Amino acid sequence: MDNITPFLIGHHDSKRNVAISPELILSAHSANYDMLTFPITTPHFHSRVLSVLSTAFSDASTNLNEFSSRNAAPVIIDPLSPADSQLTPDESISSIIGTTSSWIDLGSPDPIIADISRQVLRLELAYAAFCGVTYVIIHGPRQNNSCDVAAYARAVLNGLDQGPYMQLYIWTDTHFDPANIKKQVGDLASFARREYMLSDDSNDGVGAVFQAWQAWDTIRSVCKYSTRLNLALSITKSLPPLPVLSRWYSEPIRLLTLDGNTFRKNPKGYPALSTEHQEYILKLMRLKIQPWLLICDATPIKDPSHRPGENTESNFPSLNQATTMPSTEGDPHLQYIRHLQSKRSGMNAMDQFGAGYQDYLQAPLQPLTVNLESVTYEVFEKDPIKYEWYERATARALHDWIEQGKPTSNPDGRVVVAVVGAGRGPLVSRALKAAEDTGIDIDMWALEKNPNAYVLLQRHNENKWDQKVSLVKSDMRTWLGPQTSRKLATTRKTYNVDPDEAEQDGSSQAPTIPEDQNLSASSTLMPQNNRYKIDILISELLGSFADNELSPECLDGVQHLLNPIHGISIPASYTAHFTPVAAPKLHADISLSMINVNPTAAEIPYVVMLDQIDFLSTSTPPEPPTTASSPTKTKTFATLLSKSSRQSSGSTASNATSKAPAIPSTPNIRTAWSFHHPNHSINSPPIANAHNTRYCKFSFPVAHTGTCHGLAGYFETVLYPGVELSTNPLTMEDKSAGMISWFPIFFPLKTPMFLPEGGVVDVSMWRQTDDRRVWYEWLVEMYVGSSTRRIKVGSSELHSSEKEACLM
Ligand SMILES: C[S@@+](CC[C@H](N)C(=O)[O-])C[C@H]1O[C@@H](n2cnc3c(N)ncnc32)[C@H](O)[C@@H]1O
Repeated sequence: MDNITPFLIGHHDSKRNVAISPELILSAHSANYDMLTFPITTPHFHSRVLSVLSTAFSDASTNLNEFSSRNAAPVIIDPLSPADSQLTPDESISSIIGTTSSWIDLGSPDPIIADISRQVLRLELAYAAFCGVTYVIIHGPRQNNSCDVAAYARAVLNGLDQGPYMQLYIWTDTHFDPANIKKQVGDLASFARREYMLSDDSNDGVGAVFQAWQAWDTIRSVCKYSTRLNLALSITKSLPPLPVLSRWYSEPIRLLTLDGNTFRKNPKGYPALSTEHQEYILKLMRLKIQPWLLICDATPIKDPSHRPGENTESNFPSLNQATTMPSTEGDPHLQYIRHLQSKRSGMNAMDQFGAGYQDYLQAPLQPLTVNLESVTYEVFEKDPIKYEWYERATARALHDWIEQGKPTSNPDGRVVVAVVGAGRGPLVSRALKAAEDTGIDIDMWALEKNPNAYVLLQRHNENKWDQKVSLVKSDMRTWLGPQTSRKLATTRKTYNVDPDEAEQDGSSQAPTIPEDQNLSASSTLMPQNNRYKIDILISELLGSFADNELSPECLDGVQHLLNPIHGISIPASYTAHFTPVAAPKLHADISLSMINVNPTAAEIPYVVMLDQIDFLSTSTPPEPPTTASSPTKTKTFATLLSKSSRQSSGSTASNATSKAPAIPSTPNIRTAWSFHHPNHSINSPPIANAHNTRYCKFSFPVAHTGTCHGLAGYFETVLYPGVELSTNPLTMEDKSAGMISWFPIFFPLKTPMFLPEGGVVDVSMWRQTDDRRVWYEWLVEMYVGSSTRRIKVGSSELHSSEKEACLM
């Protein structure tokens, strides 16, 4: 197994009522916990607040009507006294996560309750910050329709100001489930006056599974995606449907909490988790920022102030308690989680290659205008698939060339192969290998414009390639083509056919080429000024969105050197693909930090190894027949689900269960446009570039409510018929599983767009050029209603990367 970070596990006891001390911390550590939670205030403070509230409600002099305007604050909670908190700024502080009071209700519809709750939160956060507590948990908004989530969010925004270094965790369940509601004594929510409550406070089934996420979405939007506001996600006993789990995956989960009752008992009576729980937790524990785990209200930590023999509840449990207590030393819940840690599987090639790069935004390479460093080439060259597939494509092209009896451009009968943009030469080595394996003589050329890489090409030619390669240092668009100093034969020795063999066959020409084509081929291909054409032109100029590194423009500029009748380009074609995604982390990175360095940061496409994203438009494939035994698409999708590309399912709240639905749905990824080479409809080299503009518009149905932060882009390429590469999550496994060279591309939205359930997102996309530069433009619009009557409910502005256009 590879080296993966150990889990950091904390202990939470919602009724912790022992003094905080270095001994308590030691006791937690010796129980093998890394940290523990501690309430910021005491029951004394709780009683004090309750009595202020009761006085306010009973005191006729309090003008409660003032509250109906929701502006006044006549009920004041006095600052904390020593009896109100056990915290003190000492060495214990760094080992605890502070918890604010669970009995406040920041989103209460009753203005007095909401106001008192805000004051409590402010006092608690301010004191915790003063003591040096870095991490604080705030209980999430109540999951009922009366809850004023906007007011809750506003209070949290205020809370962020209480401690500039403090990280706040909003503690929320994955979904609303009445079974998870815990009644508590002295809960301020229970004192809310009836006139402020909605008559129907209940949740309906379907929308409710996204209600907790929707509340979180409001909170972080109000708090402007603050990086100090994160999630403590409670993994409940019943798991929500896959779309909900997939949505949470995209969010900044820093704490995963597991209640004692989330665990089942295994046959030996020890706590264990269902397979679905294990899988989801292990998936979250592989996030780039590994969340901490909190085991809540399971096994208490030994109270260091109790001496053995003393008559305490833990020393003398009731009979009932005794039956549920572990028979061995140690906390069995913790032992189970430590055991789960050892079940983590190793990383696959892509995980290893991308480790640390998840969701890290990078400017796309511009190899045309910028000369790449050797390490960049070195990274490409680690790909276990790309070069293998190029070799396969070249071998097939060579084989077909000979089999179809095509005339070669070099009159000596060798097939002329040129790698344009050869870099440090890996495709040259592969082409030579393909020729050797197929037993076909080739005339090998390699061109590169990067003068530094060219040094290595010369060295390889000497040491590795036996001087078999003709090297050219040039931009491919200004190259005049292969040339020889030898006098070229005027009679063509074609088709790579050994003349002796041909004579024995009774033919000197392969029969498959029609006569007229042969004639024209012979005249067009006759060398001029000792220059001749290329038969197979190999290039790798593709970017994450296929054409974004200007492969079309470069190949158009060299196409005139290609054998005009039979010339083959590897790649033969490529397509760009995209889909709308939720990517809160990427939005936060762009809008909070990158924009400060580059004002156009929200209008640039980025290369990024997408990980914490959620596909917003998905559909469920029809259920496969149960008898099918061959690997079906569904199987591929299911495989994808377990990898970094996540899918969702169409199930509803009614089947919220610990069993994940069997058929995951797949993202709707649409093909934006394509390019083909050679392109016989253009003059080469072309004088203008208008033929390389593109436009497309697609509608994406949205099954579940969500927030769109941008578009995820991918590409597919046909190197040679039957040999394809793909980064498209729908086809990558089938076409080029294990390929690591390209991360996807991300087109951001300046302002996130809320997508209502059942709506349709229209995305328009352009590839633009002014004959000197190339850039992209994109626009996202949101519609609801039926196909006959669409109502527009939102639109992004037109985004354009023109200011950061790629120079041709
Ligand atoms: C993505 S790298 C691929 C390098 C190498 N073929 C490989 O697969 O590892 C593209 C290479 O093409 C070169 N290149 C890009 N545009 C070019 C042009 N117009 N003329 C010549 N070389 C070009 C770059 O310098 C770079 O070395």
